[in-house]
Amino acid sequence: MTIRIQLSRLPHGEGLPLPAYATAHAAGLDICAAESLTLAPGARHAVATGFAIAIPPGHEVQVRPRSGLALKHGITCLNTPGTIDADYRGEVKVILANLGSDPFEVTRGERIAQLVPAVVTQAVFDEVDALDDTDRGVGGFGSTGR
Ligand SMILES: O=c1ccn([C@H]2C[C@H](O)[C@@H](COP(=O)(O)OP(=O)(O)OP(=O)(O)O)O2)c(=O)[nH]1
Ligand SMILES: [Mg+2]
Repeated sequence: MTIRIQLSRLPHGEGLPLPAYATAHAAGLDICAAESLTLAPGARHAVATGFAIAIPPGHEVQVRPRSGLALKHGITCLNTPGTIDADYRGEVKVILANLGSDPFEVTRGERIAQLVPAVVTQAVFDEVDALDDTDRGVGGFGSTGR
């Protein structure tokens, strides 16, 4: 399934690659940093991407980490999966966090995360006096064993 998403480049995004799939059937479009910075161990930063998007209603875009950065450097998206709402028109930012033990250099133009578009189901909550019974009941958080 393919959807079309309008993208508006911001002045500081000039010259950067657009979000792009690295391979034919990739799930995520890689996105690049629009700024350079050093992330100290334990630090976080909302990294600019240099673009804003208009997602079709009924969809969202998830911002996910890249596994290579996570495995090799301890770099992740702190709020993963980040949520870009369909009605958001601000700059897409990537909240990178350095969970590694060394400072990490983010270089403008480097691929720092990936965007995964998804269909959204909205819900309306109906308050009731009691919920129906199930085998699980209130058990959770490991109640079925390890
Ligand atoms: O990784 C992210 C997560 C969010 N956003 C932008 C788009 C999203 O639509 C908006 C709000 O995100 P979210 O709902 O996760 O944050 P919030 O703390 O609830 O802020 P708000 O009160 O603005 O909804 O921030 C990003 O650019 N990158
Ligand atoms: Mg919100």
